[in-house]
Amino acid sequence: MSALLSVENLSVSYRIPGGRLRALRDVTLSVRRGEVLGIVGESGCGKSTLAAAMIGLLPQGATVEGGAIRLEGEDMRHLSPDRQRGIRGRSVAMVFQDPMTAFNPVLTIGRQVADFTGAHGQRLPQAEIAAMLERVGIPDPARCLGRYPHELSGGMRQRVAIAAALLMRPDVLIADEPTTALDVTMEAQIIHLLRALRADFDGAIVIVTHHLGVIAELCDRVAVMYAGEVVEEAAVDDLFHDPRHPYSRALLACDPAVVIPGTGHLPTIGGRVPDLSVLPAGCAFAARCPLADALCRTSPPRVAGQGRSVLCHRAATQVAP
Ligand SMILES: Nc1ncnc2c1ncn2[C@@H]1O[C@H](COP(=O)(O)OP(=O)(O)OP(=O)(O)O)[C@@H](O)[C@H]1O
Repeated sequence: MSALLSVENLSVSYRIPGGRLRALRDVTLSVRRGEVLGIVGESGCGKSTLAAAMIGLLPQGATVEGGAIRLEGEDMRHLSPDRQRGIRGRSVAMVFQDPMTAFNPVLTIGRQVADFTGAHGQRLPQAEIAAMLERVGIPDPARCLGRYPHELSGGMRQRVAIAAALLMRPDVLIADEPTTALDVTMEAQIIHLLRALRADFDGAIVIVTHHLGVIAELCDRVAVMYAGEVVEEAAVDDLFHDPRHPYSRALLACDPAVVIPGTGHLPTIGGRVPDLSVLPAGCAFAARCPLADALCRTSPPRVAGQGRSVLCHRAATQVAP
């Protein structure tokens, strides 16, 4: 099946005082109908910039330096602003990390959901809105519609945000850190909800997270990002059982489920993500990589591998760390 949403060789930079910060470099990935793609990586590696680019909502100061973002083959960057607005929310809908920031505190939930769907050309009957709230697990939808955002828990607000997105019947649902602002119990409930929804949502879902547990629970495929690049893309099972990029291995080794035997301490990845405004000449991970050699430090790697892609000089040699 062909890609529903794809990003091809996408490069995005931000203007910063004295230069530019290269937030995305040559990113290529795609998601098909019925598929859930996870995007994972440490803070600052470009996940949110990628999600924003996918829905055409890059912040001021961001420039697309090259590449394409295609919805069913059509490059969204070449569409008129009107058509782009039509696609946002309707064909591609987004759920944000903290739904409180997405809601207006002085309007009721019902008014806001109606305004949101109305803004995208759909005047939906209250009954349909209430039915969707019920479907996402809101116990008394009619009462919820009359409440203000601060009267709901974080988990309930996130359910409303998911319902509002789904009411648009989008082809692609992008969820940017949908559980990060929630406590552990609510996080588990939202993961459970997204799992249930994927069974009867026939579009594609993209989930951005720094949490490997969310990837394991929800996704079919995963793109691991580091310093603005996709360093590995693989089926979720393949990544968890046989990570090939040294950064993917390091991320898995830092999973809270993994504790250094005998110490009770969590392993961490030594060093830090490079400054994206002054990138090193070679591989961006070389300074932290246990396998790096002279080639890694001087020459940028190219994508290698069939069926799964790995951006690493050493991937072909498969040397374990
Ligand atoms: N508006 C902006 N102006 C300048 N730099 C920005 C802007 N937004 C993000 N950046 C920078 O771009 C890089 C990528 O940030 P981005 O938020 O996309 O990463 P992320 O992986 O989503 O991180 P997080 O999980 O912390 O949100 C970072 O170095 C960040 O500081």
